[in-house]
Amino acid sequence: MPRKKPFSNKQKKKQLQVKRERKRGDTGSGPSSRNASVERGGERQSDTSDSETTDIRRINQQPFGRDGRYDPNRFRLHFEKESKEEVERRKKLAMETVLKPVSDKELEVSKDEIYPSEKGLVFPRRPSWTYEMTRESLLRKEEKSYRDYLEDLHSRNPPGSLSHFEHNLETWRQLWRVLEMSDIILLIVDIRHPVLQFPPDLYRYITADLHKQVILVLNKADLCPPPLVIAWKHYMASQFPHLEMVCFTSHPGQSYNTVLQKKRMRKKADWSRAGGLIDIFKACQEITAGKVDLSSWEQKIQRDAAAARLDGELQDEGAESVLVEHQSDSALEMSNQELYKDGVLTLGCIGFPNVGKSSVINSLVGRKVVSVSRTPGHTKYFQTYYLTPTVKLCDCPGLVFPSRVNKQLQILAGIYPVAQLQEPYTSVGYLCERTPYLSVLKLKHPSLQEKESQQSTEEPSWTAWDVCEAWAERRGYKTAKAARNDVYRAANSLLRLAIDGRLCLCLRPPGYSCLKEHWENHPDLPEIMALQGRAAEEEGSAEREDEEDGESSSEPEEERDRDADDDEDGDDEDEGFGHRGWSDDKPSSGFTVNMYNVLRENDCE
Ligand SMILES: Nc1nc2c(ncn2[C@@H]2O[C@H](COP(=O)(O)OP(=O)(O)OP(=O)(O)O)[C@@H](O)[C@H]2O)c(=O)[nH]1
Repeated sequence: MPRKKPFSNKQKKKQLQVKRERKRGDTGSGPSSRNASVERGGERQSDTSDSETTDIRRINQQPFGRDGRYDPNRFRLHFEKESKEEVERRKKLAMETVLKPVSDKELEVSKDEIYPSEKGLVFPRRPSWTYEMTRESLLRKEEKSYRDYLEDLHSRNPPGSLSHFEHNLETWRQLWRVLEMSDIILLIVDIRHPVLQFPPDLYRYITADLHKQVILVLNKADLCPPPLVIAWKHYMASQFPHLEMVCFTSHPGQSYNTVLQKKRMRKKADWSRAGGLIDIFKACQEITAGKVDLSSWEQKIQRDAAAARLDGELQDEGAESVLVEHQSDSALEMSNQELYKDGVLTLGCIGFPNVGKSSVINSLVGRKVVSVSRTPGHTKYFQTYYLTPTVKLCDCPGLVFPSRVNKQLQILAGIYPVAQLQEPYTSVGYLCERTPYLSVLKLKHPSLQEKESQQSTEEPSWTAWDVCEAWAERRGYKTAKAARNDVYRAANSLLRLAIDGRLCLCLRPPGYSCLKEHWENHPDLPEIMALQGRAAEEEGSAEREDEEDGESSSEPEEERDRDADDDEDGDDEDEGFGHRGWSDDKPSSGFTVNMYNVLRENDCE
């Protein structure tokens, strides 16, 4: 009898994913299957479009699995492959360049730096169509228009100056469809760097061309100091006057002292406790101005809040079922532009990958209806969900719009999957120069590792490589063969900490440093802190530290390995912040990281 092959969890997950896809009738070959974002990689390319034209086939190409079956990696984002020499050069630099903290001013970024108006950073539009057109002629027209768009964009921006952006027409089609079918657009951005994820051209298109309203959801508000939340809110309002704005968090009361924390604080995401739900409702109520009956939504919010107070969490059994409409061929859909059709308000959730669109949808529903992942590009197809009989939600796949943001920021903003980085050290250096990494990570310089007993009076200088090495030492990351410190894995782990907000990099609006005092004394602070659940966190922190002190320092290897960048399953709902076994070291007693400290906002306390 042939010996059974060992079957890893990872393989099992892949198998399940394949099954699920098959069940949905998706073999990755239909035009509605979401193609990979940005410049999709994969050596093998096979046609996945059901169109007969070669042109269309070429533009819809996507990588396939080795055996021609579904490949879960086909949705991965890809940067262009860099040469080995370039990678080696940067690695050497990371080993030699001494890290220097950047000035506060350098953390400030304006919309014009990311989307300079003269660079033609527009997004591809759907060309005009009529009901008389055949499917094929429509596809051909779209494809031609898309090619012209790319040509124009590249002619205005020299090679290497553009960020990596979505190159797949099929994904843009999904955005077009969502924009057409939605009455109000919820444009979701990460409050740590909203200007990165807010393309002015998109705003112009929705408000001026489609004549629809945008509600800007400043999401992940729990990760940002309240004065900065307020400053960003004011900056965005000053630049984009037709925006409704809402601060939001799906994880209120998030603890910041989580980097070295072993115990899981949050077993499961509690979608019923999100902050900002009522504000989204109010914004919609104002925009719809009585044209849609939103009373069922208001009642739902009240009911959910009451249930959460009673049960601590909404139970699935008791929750109303949500009607899900799976979308099919987005290329074919000719949308009806009538607002509030059949008395239903359709809210389209759009934004860059990883900004929390799916989390916002789950929070609005009050329980998990969409899976959430740290891996950007997790949402592949747009889907609609009935929140109530008169409110429909539409979750769009994340899209990377062309911009001039640098690669390091793109990585740290979670737009690019860390697992695919060829050289992560430069990004670690970039991060460390902008965060108080030493106090957060409690690192010991590699040159001092050997000299345990020796007291050095001189502060050693750090390179990005040193940081990775020290983190590998602290976490016990060893290479399989030589059991040396696994610096690459440590670098990936550090980048993940940044993306998750545990080693938090927040950018600031222009002029923030000069007006810091103003924002720190702003009358809206209590409101933002309440939304963040900040007071509750501070009260609870002492208790949690006690818990940690009592913990055993042992931790299963698999648990530590989750830190590796391999969440192909992607659904990290259970991997809430601070739950992973970060260290087999015991945290030093009373170790806390003040959130303002983390964000270099000491004075805000
Ligand atoms: N701290 C914090 N993390 C959040 C919040 N919302 C989402 N996240 C995390 O951000 C990551 C991405 O969340 P998703 O909801 O999957 O984001 P998405 O925009 O749907 O992502 P794509 O599927 O890539 O388009 C996950 O790890 C979430 O746990 C929030 O309010 N606060």
